[in-house]
Amino acid sequence: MKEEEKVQTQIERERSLEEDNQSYFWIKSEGEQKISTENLVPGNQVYKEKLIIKKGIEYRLWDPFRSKLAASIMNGLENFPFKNNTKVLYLGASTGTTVSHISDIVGPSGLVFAVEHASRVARDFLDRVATHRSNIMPILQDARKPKEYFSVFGKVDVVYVDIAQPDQTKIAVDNCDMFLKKDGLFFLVIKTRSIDVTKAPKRIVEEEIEKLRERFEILESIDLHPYDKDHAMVIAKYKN
Ligand SMILES: C[S@@+](CC[C@H](N)C(=O)[O-])C[C@H]1O[C@@H](n2cnc3c(N)ncnc32)[C@H](O)[C@@H]1O
Repeated sequence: MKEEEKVQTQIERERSLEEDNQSYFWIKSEGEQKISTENLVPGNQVYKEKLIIKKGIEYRLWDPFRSKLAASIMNGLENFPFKNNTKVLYLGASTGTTVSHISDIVGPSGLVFAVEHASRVARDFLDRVATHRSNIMPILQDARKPKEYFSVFGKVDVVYVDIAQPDQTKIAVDNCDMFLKKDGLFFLVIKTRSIDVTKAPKRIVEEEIEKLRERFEILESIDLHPYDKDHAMVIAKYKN
């Protein structure tokens, strides 16, 4: 393809992405509709996910059994604020499965500040994910100490929290207070067994939601079954 044609194709693709506000893609694979993101680093796999090339573009299948954000989409998530250019603060990056797909979506002009405190996990995340993707800013820190994330600048559009700690709702709110812009969206993964094994999971989710009501407008609460047992995703809008 000539250089001029390549540029034209790129412009047309960007325009159609903008019009559709499309940030993840449905792809038929093995007879089923699955979700995928366009690979920001073609040829690079993060967790042995399947790569599919369609019309010269490479997509990475996004496994809902490995990512709770993908599980939320499969279970009907309505609010999806991640798109080209979005700035995200992500707590609990782990080895980067979900972060890598968000990195695909926000693209080269977006940014993911990814916080992880376990150094062994963080090393793996750096080697396999962050070093290949310039839109990820890894932060090896405890999410309880947001004042010590020296590389985060300005406010972010989305705060995503998946740290599976009993006090994670408080940690999450403290992070939102420091970094989330007004009307920004907040994604909270609730692992009910990490909070209290003796209570019914539904009740725990309700209690965690109650803690948010004063400062957030609750938009959705999604049960992640069958992809994750006893997990819910709560999506809320920051009112402050
Ligand atoms: C359930 S895993 C996250 C999975 C990841 N979000 C994904 O979808 O690929 C939880 C992660 O949170 C990290 N974590 C737990 N407490 C933390 C804290 N206080 N600060 C930063 N990270 C923490 C753990 O080390 C672990 O890697």
